[in-house]
Amino acid sequence: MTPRGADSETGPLQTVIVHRPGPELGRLTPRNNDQLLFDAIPWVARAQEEHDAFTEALRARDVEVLYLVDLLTETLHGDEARCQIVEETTADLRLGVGLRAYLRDALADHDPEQLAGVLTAGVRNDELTGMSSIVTSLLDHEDFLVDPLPNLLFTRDSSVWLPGHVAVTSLAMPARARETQLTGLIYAHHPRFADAPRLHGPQLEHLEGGDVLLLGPGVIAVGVGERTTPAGCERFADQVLRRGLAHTVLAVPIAQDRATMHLDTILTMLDVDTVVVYPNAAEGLQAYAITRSDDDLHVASPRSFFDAAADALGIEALHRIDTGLDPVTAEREQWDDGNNTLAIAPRVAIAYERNEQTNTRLVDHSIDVITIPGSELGSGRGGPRCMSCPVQRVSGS
Ligand SMILES: NC(=[NH2+])NCCC[C@H](N)C(=O)O
Repeated sequence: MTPRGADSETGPLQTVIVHRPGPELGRLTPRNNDQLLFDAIPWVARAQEEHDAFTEALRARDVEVLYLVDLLTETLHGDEARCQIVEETTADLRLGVGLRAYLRDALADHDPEQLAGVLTAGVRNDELTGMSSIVTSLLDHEDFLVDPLPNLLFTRDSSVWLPGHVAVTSLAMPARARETQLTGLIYAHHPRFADAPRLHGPQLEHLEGGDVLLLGPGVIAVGVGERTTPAGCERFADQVLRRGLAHTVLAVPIAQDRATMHLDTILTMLDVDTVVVYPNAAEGLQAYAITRSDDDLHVASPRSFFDAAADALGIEALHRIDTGLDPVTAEREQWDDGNNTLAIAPRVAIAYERNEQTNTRLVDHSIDVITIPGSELGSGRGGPRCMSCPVQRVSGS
């Protein structure tokens, strides 16, 4: 049965897709970590333990946890899906004709588990056996022929579930572009999702899931900054408004910095009318309300995000709980994803334990905070919200 999707950030979470970090994290070196969007070289075994604590916390609250690699492997049992992903993976122009033909044949012979391993962990030039060419000779031995995907950990970004629909996103950074080949494949071919109507798409204007916040039924905020472009926001707004999946989309400009790469690094929802927010960014936060008028998009003048959100949601006020106690603590804890909480029900949220000041404030505001370790996971600059793609939430909260 097709999942019913989600229409809020806080409706009780029923099903979520995550990715337990694996060999792809072991590909990170001090020479490639910047390009692969990690700020340090994580200790893989400890990152896995931390991730297991995250999924335990979810299961303890009766959330169904689906692993992306399991879904991918199941998908790869189908011949059509396998052919499609082999074509897409080997289309990279770096390979050239001879190597492409060789890899295509080699990958087509892999069983689904092996192929899923290659698609996530990649292939280094010096791992290739049985073939050498001018391309393999001239490339460095540690160059990747198929790039590893360490950021698969952040399943939030490569797809977004809306009411009854799933949007496959279009990731802005080259290091992440292949992730949506995998999510697109799963949603197109896995029997569990095969009839879910799909929106957006990897070849379209950039849109990342970390920028998409389902503020409440009918109201979606979209951060526009380093990752989601103005055109990506426009396309997405047009799609969701036209299909009646929302009545208002709030376009929210955010600074194009690594610290604020997505809207969910600045704020996340804890309840139907409450957010945790980075105060240093909250003050000037603006929103352009986009609605549908006849067959066109109507864009209102920018105003305070909090006022625009409260109006669109039809509530008196969107309450704020600020990160940290002072500007420096707030800046440190925002950097460590103190704002990036995952609500699993209204006023129940998973957060990294290291953000002590912010978590204390949340508890003071009667939020049930479930803490998890994140010393290694956090080196990729993502928190509990980034590491989860809610597939189904109870509607209407
Ligand atoms: N939704 C999020 N905030 N995701 C965080 C993604 C972090 C990842 N290393 C990147 O740079 O893309």
